[in-house]
Amino acid sequence: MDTEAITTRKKELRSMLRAQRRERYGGQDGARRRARESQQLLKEAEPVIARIQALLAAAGTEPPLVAAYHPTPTEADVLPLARRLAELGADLVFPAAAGAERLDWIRWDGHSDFVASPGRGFGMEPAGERVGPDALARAALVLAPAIAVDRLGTRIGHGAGYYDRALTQVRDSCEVIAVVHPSELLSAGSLPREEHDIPIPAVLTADGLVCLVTIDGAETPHVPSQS
Ligand SMILES: Nc1nc2c(c(=O)[nH]1)N(C=O)[C@@H](CNc1ccc(C(=O)N[C@@H](CCC(=O)O)C(=O)O)cc1)CN2
Ligand SMILES: Nc1ncnc2c1ncn2[C@@H]1O[C@H](COP(=O)(O)OP(=O)(O)OP(=O)(O)O)[C@@H](O)[C@H]1O
Repeated sequence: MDTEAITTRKKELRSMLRAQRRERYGGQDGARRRARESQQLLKEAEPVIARIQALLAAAGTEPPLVAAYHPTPTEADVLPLARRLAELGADLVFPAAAGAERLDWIRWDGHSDFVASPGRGFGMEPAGERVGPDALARAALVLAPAIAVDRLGTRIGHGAGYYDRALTQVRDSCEVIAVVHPSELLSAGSLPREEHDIPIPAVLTADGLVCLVTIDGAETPHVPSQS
């Protein structure tokens, strides 16, 4: 596929996946399903919590920096996990608008209220201190939003490239985990991959934490669809 065809395909996939998300997680029934799944998601995140606890226990080190985000009403609810990690002593940062291309990051203490972000389409953000666009270079864990991820680690987001750019900064030791609904972990090769799309090594859903075998390279090889 050439770049133009990939862009068109990504647009189609985004609108399909957003419609599926609204269908399943919109309205009162959807909100109840999401609330149930957020508790399961927290349970399934136990290995993630344990790793942060181990980093906290390592003598003489700074508290690990964890990037999370304030989920929209239909995104998988990562807040209970973010709260838990903050309570344990991790430093939490959430994305904030900083321009058309880059994100800034704002500290969250684990209990303060969120305010509407001035960035169009950004939803809510903490009212705390901004720590600068390079924060992810110090992160031990990034919990990344996505519209979907396939089993080769190809991620699709809202189409601004914010996370693709931000993830170029992380260290090799940083754990990067996309958080999505169970139905948004797609079969290998379902999503097109461009050169700038950074493969995601792990996905957390209410069904579990899945570590993926990611394949680096400009484009996803053709893998026959499993469905
Ligand atoms: N909960 C949550 N917070 C997040 C993200 C996310 O995916 N989820 N983001 C992940 O990156 C960033 C915000 N992402 C954004 C992505 C696109 C646009 C944007 O300009 N949207 C267009 C419409 C796009 C469309 O619907 O086609 C617009 O508002 O004009 C704004 C913010 C940071 N915070
Ligand atoms: N590292 C990068 N440097 C420069 N431009 C980039 C980079 N990553 C992505 N982009 C640009 O951002 C735009 C959106 O990319 P893409 O469609 O992959 O977004 P997405 O992954 O869905 O969104 P997001 O990362 O915000 O969740 C593309 O035009 C792409 O060229």
